[in-house]
Amino acid sequence: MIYTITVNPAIDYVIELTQLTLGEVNRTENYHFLAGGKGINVSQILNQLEQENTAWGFVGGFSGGELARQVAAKGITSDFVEIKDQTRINVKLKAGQETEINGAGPEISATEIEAFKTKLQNLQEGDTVVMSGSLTPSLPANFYQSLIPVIKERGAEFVVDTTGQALLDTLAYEPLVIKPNHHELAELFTTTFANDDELVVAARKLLDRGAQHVLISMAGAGGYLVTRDHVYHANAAKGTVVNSVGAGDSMVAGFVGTFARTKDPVESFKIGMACGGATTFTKDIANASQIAAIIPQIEVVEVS
Ligand SMILES: Nc1ncnc2c1ncn2[C@@H]1O[C@H](COP(=O)(O)OP(=O)(O)OP(=O)(O)O)[C@@H](O)[C@H]1O
Ligand SMILES: O=P(O)(O)OC[C@@]1(O)O[C@H](CO)[C@@H](O)[C@@H]1O
Repeated sequence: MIYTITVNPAIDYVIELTQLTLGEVNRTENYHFLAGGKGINVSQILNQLEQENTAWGFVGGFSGGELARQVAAKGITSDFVEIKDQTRINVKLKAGQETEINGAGPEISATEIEAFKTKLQNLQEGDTVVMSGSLTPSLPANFYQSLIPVIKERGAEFVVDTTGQALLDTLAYEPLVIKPNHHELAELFTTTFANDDELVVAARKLLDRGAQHVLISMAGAGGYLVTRDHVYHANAAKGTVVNSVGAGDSMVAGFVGTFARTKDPVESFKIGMACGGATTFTKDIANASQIAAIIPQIEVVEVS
């Protein structure tokens, strides 16, 4: 079983208009309220890949109710902790370019946090836990890290989709996969990369520090999978980009979901790239047929 953890899920309020004029009354041409948050997006892709999973997290208020309703309507199993405060609403403004305004997130009480932590006792050997997205202001900065020992004790694998020092702090616990984009990878080493060889050298350092697999995403420029023995490159799919929300989550989900089934990192990389591309070319998180249509486009080549 794969569990996704979204401590700070959101309703993504996607607004489309041709042009935004600051300081004026603007009117939307199209809008959607979508269940969002990085782990929720991971669950959506896992569901499309027919990979059994359960979404964990905190939901509250009318927005949390709508989020839980949408998650259930999509056939995703969830086991949320209900909180008193309100799930945030993140504004995704598509007016030529995309602008995002993400809420800080709700208050979560100590009792609610404890109720959440007891869920980890359900973990079994062979499970995988994917933790994604921002923390709410009431959670300590090391919240994800504090869950890892419990996850490992129960024989489960984990993935934390985060960046910077928080990512580095997880490496000693041997995450199944990490997926920095190339900018995040450069920031980890406070450098800029002159070429792809330097990217790979940096990825190897993360393997040396404990990561089991390193994916480097480079948006439309393709990606790398770096394992202890080999380096693979994949092209990005070709299509019209209509959405940048959730591409990274889709790639993580594609990798984790496929790896759970096959234990094959190369196949998992390929499906991850396809899921990322499929979400980029659609208004919401991609569905199974959109993913299937992209898979034949992805070619993985062993570089070394
Ligand atoms: N322009 C694009 N064309 C094709 N595929 C894309 C494009 N942008 C993103 N993707 C797909 O999505 C994956 C993740 O994208 P990206 O490298 O932007 O990650 P990210 O920065 O984590 O994403 P996010 O915008 O969700 O934070 C890429 O590896 C690729 O598979
Ligand atoms: O504020 P966070 O938790 O960093 O990111 C939240 C978020 O932007 O991430 C998803 C896309 O990756 C969206 O569904 C959601 O609104």
